Amino acid sequence: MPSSIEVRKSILIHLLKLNYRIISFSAIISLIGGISTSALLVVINECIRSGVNTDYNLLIYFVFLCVIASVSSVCADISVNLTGQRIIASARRVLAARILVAPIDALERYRTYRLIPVLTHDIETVSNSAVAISSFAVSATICICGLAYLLFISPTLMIIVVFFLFFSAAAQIIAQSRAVVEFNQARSHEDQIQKCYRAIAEGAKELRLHRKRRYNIYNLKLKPIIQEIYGKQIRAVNLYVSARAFNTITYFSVVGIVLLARDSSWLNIDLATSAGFIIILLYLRGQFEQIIGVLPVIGRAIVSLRRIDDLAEQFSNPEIGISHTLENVEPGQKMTLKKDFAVIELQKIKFSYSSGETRQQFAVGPIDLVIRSGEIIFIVGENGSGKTTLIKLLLALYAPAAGVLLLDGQEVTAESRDDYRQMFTTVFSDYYLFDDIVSETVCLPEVATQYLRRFEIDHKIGADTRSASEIDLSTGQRKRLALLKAWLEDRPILIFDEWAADQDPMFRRVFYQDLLPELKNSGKTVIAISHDDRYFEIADQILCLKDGVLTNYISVNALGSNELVQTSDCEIEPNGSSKGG
Ligand SMILES: Nc1ncnc2c1ncn2[C@@H]1O[C@H](COP(=O)(O)OP(=O)(O)OP(=O)(O)O)[C@@H](O)[C@H]1O
Repeated sequence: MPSSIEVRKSILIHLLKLNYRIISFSAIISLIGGISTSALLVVINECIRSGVNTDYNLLIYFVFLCVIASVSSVCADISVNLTGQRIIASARRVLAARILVAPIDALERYRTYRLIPVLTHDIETVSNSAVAISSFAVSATICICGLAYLLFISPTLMIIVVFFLFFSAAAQIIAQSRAVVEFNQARSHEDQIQKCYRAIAEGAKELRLHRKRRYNIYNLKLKPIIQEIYGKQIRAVNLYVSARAFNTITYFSVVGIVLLARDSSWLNIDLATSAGFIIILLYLRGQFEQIIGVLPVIGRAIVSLRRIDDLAEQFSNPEIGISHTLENVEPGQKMTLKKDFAVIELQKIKFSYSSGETRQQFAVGPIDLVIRSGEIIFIVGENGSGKTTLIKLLLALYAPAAGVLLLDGQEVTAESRDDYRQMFTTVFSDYYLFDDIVSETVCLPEVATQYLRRFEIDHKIGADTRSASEIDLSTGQRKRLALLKAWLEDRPILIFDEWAADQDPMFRRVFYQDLLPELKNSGKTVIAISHDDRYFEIADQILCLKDGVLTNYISVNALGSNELVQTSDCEIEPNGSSKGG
């Protein structure tokens, strides 16, 4: 079986291929359901045509077909729903896997507010269509078989039916294609509404304090989008309703014409034939109604499938050498971590963002940098000077456009990138506190208790606390928990992005003067983006970035001797204080 991550074609085709057995079974069962129901119609019609005497053969057929039709329609419902749900489950797995192994810059480009509606709303819409497709399949089979039987009993009358059916089908196809356009436009607005919902949920505090913004977001953003979605959905459904009304008129016109045709001498149709024809035609109307009723559900599902397909396509190129990590690592199995290193070098590294915007893209480099094991390194610079981008390059989260990254003299290639990253533990400024951080921490009672006390969060977390979202921690306390986790992970390099920014002065001092030197003494390498220049004397290197270029580079000896290694644009005072950032 091919890996769910490797496939690059349309996700739907991929999923259909993965589930072809159950799909074939469902199709056959639906076919049997449709054919047996149609056969039942034939038997009923033949009973009517055969006269008043009871035909026991036909009665046996009738009972047999009743059983087959009922059983197969139940089986069709169950198996089509099962198929649909299996496909949805596969889609969920494939999408999650693709996101987990996609390059970070692809994820950043896609934007979270667009990602979530696809994973929730679109998957749900497709999932809801699964049951509808079952009745669609059975009804479509009955209609095809029923029309074939009508052709058999009266080819002449069938010509009239086909003539009208042509117009009905054309009206339905036009309605369907135009409704899909409306659904598609409504769905595009869903992304915008998601953005607004995020703003009103995450910016709740700010909105309480800003009456005008609150008014604007509600009246100028949310309400127009909601109105737009409402209008598009109504227009789409009205198209179906109009087509349905047209079809009802057309259908009864056919019935009327068949009734009239009965009297026509040149058509030469007997009473039993025309009566049977009309009974079946009326029965088929119910089936056509069923099909028409399902079309809006299918229309919405088509739009959602396109979105799912687009997302899968965006993330169809996984990072090299990382796809297998989702499948090969057994639960609980520890990855092999490189416990130490001597030196990491960045040689003439260059990188630039490549989002679709026309504005000039930010570029970094060329950067030359040497990081030795056991050093404390501070990165300083103005906002937007490229500090976080440099960290992401160092972590090999971004692939450089030029230059090389060397670990102990060996190039970090696409294949070895994931192993290389396992040497780092990070607390970014937009870090995410995973729920299992708490459960993993309380599983290590002796060590954890000691650190929880030291980080002054022991009163918040007990042995019974299972997840980070269960506890009400302040912003600073949450960061301490993230630091604690980074500490306990025991990886050789720790990276902190403005970690101390929201700590109280006491704990900030503890962080710089106690914790970082302690990490260094235990052999760890610490890289910190920091603006706390009063603590820079503990650093072995201070890197200063300006517009994506390293402009200043102070080594520990240089600090000791008050000497800058490279020329300064960054205004780091000889005693170590920086005016950058
Ligand atoms: N995903 C991205 N796509 C395009 N441009 C980006 C992206 N991320 C950052 N940038 C741009 O790159 C520049 C450097 O950003 P970066 O986050 O590296 O700066 P920084 O020095 O860490 O800033 P700060 O001190 O404010 O955190 C900024 O101009 C920013 O707009």
